[in-house]
Amino acid sequence: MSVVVENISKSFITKNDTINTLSNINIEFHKGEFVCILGPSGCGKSTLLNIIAGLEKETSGRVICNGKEVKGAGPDRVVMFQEPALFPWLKVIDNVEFGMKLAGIPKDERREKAMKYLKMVHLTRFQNCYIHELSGGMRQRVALARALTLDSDILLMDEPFAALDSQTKNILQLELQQIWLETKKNIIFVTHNVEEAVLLADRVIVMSANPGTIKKEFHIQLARPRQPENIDLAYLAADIMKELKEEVEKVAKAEFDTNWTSKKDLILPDSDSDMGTGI
Ligand SMILES: Nc1ncnc2c1ncn2[C@@H]1O[C@H](COP(=O)(O)OP(=O)(O)OP(=O)(O)O)[C@@H](O)[C@H]1O
Repeated sequence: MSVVVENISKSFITKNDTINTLSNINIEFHKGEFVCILGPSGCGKSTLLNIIAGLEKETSGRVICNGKEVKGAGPDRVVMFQEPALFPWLKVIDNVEFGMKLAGIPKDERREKAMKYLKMVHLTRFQNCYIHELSGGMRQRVALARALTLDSDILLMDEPFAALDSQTKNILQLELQQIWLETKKNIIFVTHNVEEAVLLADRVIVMSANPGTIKKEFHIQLARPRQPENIDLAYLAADIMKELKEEVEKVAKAEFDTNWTSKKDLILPDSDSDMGTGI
């Protein structure tokens, strides 16, 4: 087992209020497992990921990573965010090598590894381009290649494809499945999107909000690589939607005017099952 989240609670103290964001979260993430964390907007998904990454301090509880308590960020946990944090003044290849350079890896070794992962994300042709010459999907693939070069067992991904159009998103979801099959990293992936979660995950953890707790877990044992049009995935997505709908409505009621009632297309958008962005 590689990551254990033990009784994590988190409150943010602001000028006017205390926000109880997470309450008694317990999860075990197993070595090589692909887990999606799904929940309505504001339920604390990113906060939980940031605590696992060591970027945010828990109020109580602890995270154990490969037997050691997490006290801060570490090379065993690489994080990828929605916006790829790339350097515009560096070429693609230099962006991919950047983390390895900081880690003091010799130039030849760096180049060899960077090329290996650029190949994995199908971008070798663009190695000498600058970031502004790439599309959003290509930029995210550069960020993924850079994350992979660091050889961490654990990859933490916070809605990495949320800003992309649906066709690009589908391509990257298929690429990520392939990369996961090749590398067998432990991926912890935060998303709003039910279809994305069932496509990618071995296990989907559904959270409820106010405060964030674990509501239910779904194990997905369908063969890979999975295709978005797979009918079994659609049935699973429908089951998970049912769990989420209640949570999304709860959050919406807390955030909207008192006369708000749910409409089908708000809670269950047809296009991409993106829970939460509509509220
Ligand atoms: N630094 C902070 N200070 C105060 N409150 C915060 C801070 N970070 C997060 N919160 C609050 O904690 C709650 C959970 O936020 P978080 O971003 O973790 O949720 P989320 O489920 O990832 O949301 P989304 O899906 O919309 O990104 C929100 O109410 C948010 O306002």
